[in-house]
Amino acid sequence: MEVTVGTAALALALLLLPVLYERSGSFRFFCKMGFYNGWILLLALVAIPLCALRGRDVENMKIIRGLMQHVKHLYGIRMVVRGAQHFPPRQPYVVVSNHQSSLDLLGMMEVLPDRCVPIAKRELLYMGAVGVACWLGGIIFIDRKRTHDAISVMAEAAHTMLSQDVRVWVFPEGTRNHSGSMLPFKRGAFHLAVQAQVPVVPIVISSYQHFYSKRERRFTAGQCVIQVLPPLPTRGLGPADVPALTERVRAAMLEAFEALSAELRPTAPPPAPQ
Ligand SMILES: CCCCCCCCCCCCCC(=O)SCCNC(=O)CCNC(=O)[C@H](O)C(C)(C)COP(=O)(O)OP(=O)(O)OC[C@H]1O[C@@H](n2cnc3c(N)ncnc32)[C@H](O)[C@@H]1OP(=O)(O)O
Ligand SMILES: CCCCCCCC/C=C\CCCCCCCC(=O)OC[C@@H](O)COP(=O)(O)O
Repeated sequence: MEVTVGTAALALALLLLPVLYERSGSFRFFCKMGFYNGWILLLALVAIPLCALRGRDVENMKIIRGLMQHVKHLYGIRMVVRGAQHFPPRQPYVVVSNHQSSLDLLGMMEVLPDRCVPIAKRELLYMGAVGVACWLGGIIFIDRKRTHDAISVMAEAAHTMLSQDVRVWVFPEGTRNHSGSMLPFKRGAFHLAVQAQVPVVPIVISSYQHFYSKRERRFTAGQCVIQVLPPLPTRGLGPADVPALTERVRAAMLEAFEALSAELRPTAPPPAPQ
C-alpha cells in the first residue's frame, strides 16, 4: 500500500514537472544551469579516456574543444566570431578575455586556438571528472589565495610558452563578473606576456544580458559575438610598462564591449497603437 502511494506521488510529481517548467522562469533557469553542469560533467567522463591516451598534454585541448562545441546548440545560442584574422598564426601569445559567467566556456571553445590552455583557479581541480579532464588538457592551475605561488606558476608558464610553443588564455578580471561591465584587470596576464616577450591578444565576449541573467534567473536563446581585437606587441617592454599595458588593453576591450552591447541590445518594441 505504502509503495503504491509513494509511486503515485512520484508519478504526479513527474507529471507536474513539465507544467512547472512551462510556467516558472526560475525553475527553467535552474533546470538549464543544472543540465549545463551535468552535461559538462558527462562530457568530461567521455574526454578522460580519450585524453588519457596521451597523458597530460596541451594537444588534449583539441579533444575538449571538440566535445564542447555542440553545447551552444542545445541552448539556442548563436555565436558569431569577428576578427579571427587577428590571431598571430605561428607563435605563442597571451589571450585575455572578459569573464561574465561559466557560459564563457562556450565562447572560449568557439575560438580557442590550437595549443592554447586557460589559467584556472585551483578549485576546479576538485570538481571530480571535470578537474581530471582539465588536468589532462594541460590547464594551468593557480591558488588565488597565495599570490606568491600564483606568480611563480605564471613565471613557469612564461618558460613553458616559449620552450613548448604554448599559448595561454587568462581572464584578467580574476573572477566571474555578472555586472554587465568589466572589473579592474589584475596584472598577471600582462606580466606573463612581458616576461615571455609575446603579444597580448584581447578577446571580447559580448554581454549576455539580453538572453541570460543569473540575478533575474533568465536564460533564453540568444546571440553572442566574440570579437578578437588586434594583438599588442610586448617586445622591448619591461615590468615597469605592465601597468600602462594593462590599462591600454582594458580600455580597448571596454570600448569594444560597449559597442557590442549597444549593437546587440534588443530594440524597444514599437509603441502600442492608441
Ligand atoms: C569536457 C570537459 C570540459 C571542462 C571545461 C574546461 C575549461 C575550463 C576553463 C576554466 C576557466 C576558469 C577561469 C578561472 O578560473 S578565472 C580565475 C583564475 N584566474 C585568474 O585569477 C587570472 C587573473 N589573475 C591574475 O593575473 C593575478 O594577478 C594573479 C592570480 C597572478 C595574482 O593575483 P592576486 O590577487 O593574488 O594578486 P595581484 O593581482 O594583486 O598581484 C599582486 C602583485 O603582483 C604582481 N604580479 C602579478 N602577476 C605577476 C607576475 N606573473 N610576475 C610578477 N608580478 C606579478 C601584480 O602586478 C601586483 O603588483 P602591483 O602591480 O600591485 O605592484
Ligand atoms: C567529487 C566532487 C564532484 C563535484 C562535481 C561538480 C560538478 C561540476 C560540473 C561541471 C562544472 C562545469 C563548469 C566548469 C567550468 C567553470 C569555469 C568557471 O567559470 O570558473 C569560474 C572561475 O573562472 C572564476 O571563479 P569565481 O567566479 O571566482 O568563483
